[in-house]
Amino acid sequence: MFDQSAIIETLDVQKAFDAEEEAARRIEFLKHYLVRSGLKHYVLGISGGIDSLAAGMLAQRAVLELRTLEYHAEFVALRLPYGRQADEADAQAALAVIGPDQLHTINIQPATDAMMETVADTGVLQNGAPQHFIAGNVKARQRMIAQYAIAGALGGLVIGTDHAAEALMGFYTKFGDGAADILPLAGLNKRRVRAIARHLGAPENLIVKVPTADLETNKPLLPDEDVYGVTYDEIDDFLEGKNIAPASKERIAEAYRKTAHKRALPVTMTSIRPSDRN
Ligand SMILES: Nc1ncnc2c1ncn2[C@@H]1O[C@H](COP(=O)(O)OP(=O)(O)OC[C@H]2O[C@@H]([n+]3cccc(C(=O)O)c3)[C@H](O)[C@@H]2O)[C@@H](O)[C@H]1O
Ligand SMILES: Nc1ncnc2c1ncn2[C@@H]1O[C@H](COP(=O)(O)OP(=O)(O)OP(=O)(O)O)[C@@H](O)[C@H]1O
Ligand SMILES: [Mg+2]
Repeated sequence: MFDQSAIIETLDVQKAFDAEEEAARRIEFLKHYLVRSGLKHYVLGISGGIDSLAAGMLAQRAVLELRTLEYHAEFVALRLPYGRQADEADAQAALAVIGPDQLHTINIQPATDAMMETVADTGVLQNGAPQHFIAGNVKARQRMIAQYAIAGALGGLVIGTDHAAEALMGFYTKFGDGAADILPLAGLNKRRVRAIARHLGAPENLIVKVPTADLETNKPLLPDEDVYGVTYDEIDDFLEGKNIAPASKERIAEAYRKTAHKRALPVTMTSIRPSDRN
């Protein structure tokens, strides 16, 4: 059954929202968990989009505050382009605002292309397989590999940028950008992510920028909303418990149902409900 209130509760979207309070609460969370882990680095890819800008700003604030408490933590920003990306200038502007302690660039193109060529050798990409879409998920997973390699080398935690709007739609690559150690934006819809970034002083052009996964080489900067068939405003309204157009609600219901497996641990004989066992 598709129950709006139950989904809002599951995705932990709060009724009340105050950007200043939420930013502070999430910075505290990042500080607390890093100290508790005993590690000293947060690692995150900065794309040029608003989610990684907001998460990066929260993380950099968190480590700066920890350093005033004599806990020598650092935020490590990663640029992870596939070759040269169309909105590189936005990524550079985001980095300028965040001011990360460390910045490293890893071009994911050679690893992605090598993997796709080897997969193509099996023959499975013939007969109309959506090659650019499949390669897009490989890109997201190469970014995950790069972030975990850096986190492993430095002794750090990987930050993920998943939030309630993306979680609702299951709009991320399973074990790609969906893989992370900590999610400081969890429970926020998109407009609340933007509000937190605005509160922290992000530039307005990046705050209102059209969200894009930018994964398919043949469709650079493809807006997420074109894929969803619903707008972020509708998704955000839904997550705030408001009524939206029935057709939009239907699309959301379908996406939520189809992507249930992404919000759960891998299925086992005991985790699956008896009614789903066929
Ligand atoms: N019922 C089920 N139970 C358990 N597992 C199931 C399953 N159905 C599929 N699966 C598994 O899941 C796989 C499909 O999931 P997945 O590999 O994620 O692939 P998929 O969901 O098909 O594609 C990912 C989508 O997320 C978007 N995305 C990705 C990355 C970043 C962003 C962004 O906003 O930045 C957006 C991307 O544009 C695309 O539309 C299948 O190949 C299969 O292995
Ligand atoms: N080119 C890239 N370089 C570095 N990290 C990237 C890149 N593309 C994606 N990522 C990582 O994957 C995450 C998921 O991408 P996603 O598009 O959902 O977020 P975003 O780009 O930060 O914001 P928006 O959704 O508004 O485009 C990003 O937040 C970022 O951490
Ligand atoms: Mg993006």
